[in-house]
Amino acid sequence: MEKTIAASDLIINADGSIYHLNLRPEDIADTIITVGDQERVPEVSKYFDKIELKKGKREFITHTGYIGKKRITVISTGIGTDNIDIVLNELDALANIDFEQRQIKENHKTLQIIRLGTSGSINKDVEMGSILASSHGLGLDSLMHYYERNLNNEDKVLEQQVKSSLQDLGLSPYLTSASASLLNTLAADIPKGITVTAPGFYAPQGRKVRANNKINNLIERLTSLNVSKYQVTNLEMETAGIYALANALGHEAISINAILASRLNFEFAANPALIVENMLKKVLEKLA
Ligand SMILES: O=P(O)(O)O[C@H]1O[C@H](CO)[C@@H](O)[C@H]1O
Ligand SMILES: O=c1cc[nH]c(=O)[nH]1
Repeated sequence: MEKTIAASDLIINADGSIYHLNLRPEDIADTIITVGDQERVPEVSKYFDKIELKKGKREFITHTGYIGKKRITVISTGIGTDNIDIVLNELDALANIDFEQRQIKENHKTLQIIRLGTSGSINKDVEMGSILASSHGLGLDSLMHYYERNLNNEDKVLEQQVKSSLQDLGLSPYLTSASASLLNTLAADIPKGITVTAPGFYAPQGRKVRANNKINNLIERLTSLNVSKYQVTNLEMETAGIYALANALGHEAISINAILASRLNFEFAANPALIVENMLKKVLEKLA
């Protein structure tokens, strides 16, 4: 018999919804788009032919609907991998736990998780205004220090390479690859690179405003990382957590990034909404 999950561990609200996301199991589709910004949720669902559900709590706004016959959920995660911990675990619970029995269901459901995010380039070949798919997520945050990892052989080797290269900075990075099938179906014609997920926007991404940075050459250290045949291309704040937790929970994940900044040229886009809109249209056309 499956173990019953304690009321303190799996928190179900009085209406049968999960604690933070405020969603019931039937509210989510198997294909899930995540965005950081709550305001990007309607920017995605405006392309749905029909919206069947709008719910939310805190920064987690959800719309579920259809493009043609395909049922899709779009949900905002807010900023950072601490929120990704909540969103991925709660989405997985909605898909794979029987809320009545508080037990893991016999048949595992694999979700397709597609992040449509924004990011800054740290690679001369990745221009501001372009779109990039994350071949891997390289996390500089500590989320995956708390979970067991189950990596394929290539990811193990790559993770070890970056771990040894960044050890002197006191960092213990984790690395996970994207879903190969989602890369094929959604990103065959999109340039790819390793996305670095930082635990902050300013010093953790090598920005300097007023506080003094401890690591003055962070961007150079990241771009000069030797990760076999792959190149480190961009910085943001969620991808590595999504890839690593999706992998730990048996889901497929891909992250596609609208590049809003060129950190090497010290530039930020004057028209971020347009760049994001291009990305949304391109990916949603493929999903439909
Ligand atoms: O545009 P979103 O999806 O929020 O992504 C990026 O933008 C935020 C920082 O401005 C971080 O969440 C970062 O990952
Ligand atoms: O430079 C950037 C741009 C968007 N989001 C980030 O986290 N960093």
